[in-house]
Amino acid sequence: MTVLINGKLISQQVIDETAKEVSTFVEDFGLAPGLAVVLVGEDPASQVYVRNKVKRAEEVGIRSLEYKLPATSSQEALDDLIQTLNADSTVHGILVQLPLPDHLNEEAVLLAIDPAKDVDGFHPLNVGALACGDASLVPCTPMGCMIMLAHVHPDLSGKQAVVIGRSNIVGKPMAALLLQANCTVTVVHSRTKNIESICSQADIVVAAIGRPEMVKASWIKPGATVIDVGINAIERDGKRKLVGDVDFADVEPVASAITPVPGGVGPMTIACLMKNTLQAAKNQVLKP
Ligand SMILES: Nc1nc2c(c(=O)[nH]1)N[C@@H](CN(C=O)c1ccc(C(=O)N[C@@H](CCC(=O)O)C(=O)O)cc1)CN2
Ligand SMILES: [Mg+2]
Repeated sequence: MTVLINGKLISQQVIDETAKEVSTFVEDFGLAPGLAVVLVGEDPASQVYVRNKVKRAEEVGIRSLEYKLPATSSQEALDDLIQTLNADSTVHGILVQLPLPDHLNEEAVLLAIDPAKDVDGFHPLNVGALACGDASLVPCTPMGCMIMLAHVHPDLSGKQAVVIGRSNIVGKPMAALLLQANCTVTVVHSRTKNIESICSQADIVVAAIGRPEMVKASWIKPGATVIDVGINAIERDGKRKLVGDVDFADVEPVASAITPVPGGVGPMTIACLMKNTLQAAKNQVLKP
């Protein structure tokens, strides 16, 4: 029987634990952690994610502030907002929803956020800390994947892990976290030769390529654990449907454990953002 790693359930556990810790934080320090969520433009998916982030923040007792900027905003306007939020001691976490409109420089925006408030863990200082095995703020999606993995593998030491995809948001930090957990890690990507044969040797496969249903059963060693980070909207039988980067129907019978899409990694991302906001608030209150 294949274990279905339920992201809805596990994310709710993370939310409940975080809510308890937030209430202790409020008792101890007399203020709630504050999270600023910045959305530029009107991308429909980003609007949904931002709404869910604000909703989850309210649920755990984090004070959230939503900033909506027009799609035509200048780099300077966004930078000004970030500087204001950096200087506001009641704001402990800042996140800028990605992707940004094409005319804005994403790298410069992420660099402008105070690393102590960088609850996405995307600032080069936090990326470097993660590479050194010393991170306090870890990118939310890979953190969520690690929590899900812990449910089926309390000890990952010595496992062969393959990460498919090398993005800064998922692939690279995921590889760093697996390495920190003593896995033997291989990162494969669009230029890798023999992806299928490399993946088929792995105990753990994390798919973060952004290509619908690319990973097939023939890529998976029988009994492997499969984490699907992809969220792709496709049309099938005249209906819009969300699918992952893994062909679930094909792979599920071969794997020992697998995450579904939707209801897998996605909800974990937002739950981990709440964990990071609390962590950032603790860091700032204890080491102002
Ligand atoms: N600043 C950031 N931007 C982006 C991040 C991020 O972590 N920080 N990640 C993604 C978007 N994202 C959160 O921002 C996100 C994506 C998907 C989900 C989710 O719960 N998905 C559901 C399905 C949703 C649907 O029905 O459309 C699921 O998988 O079950 C949460 C968060 C890019 N940008
Ligand atoms: Mg890639």
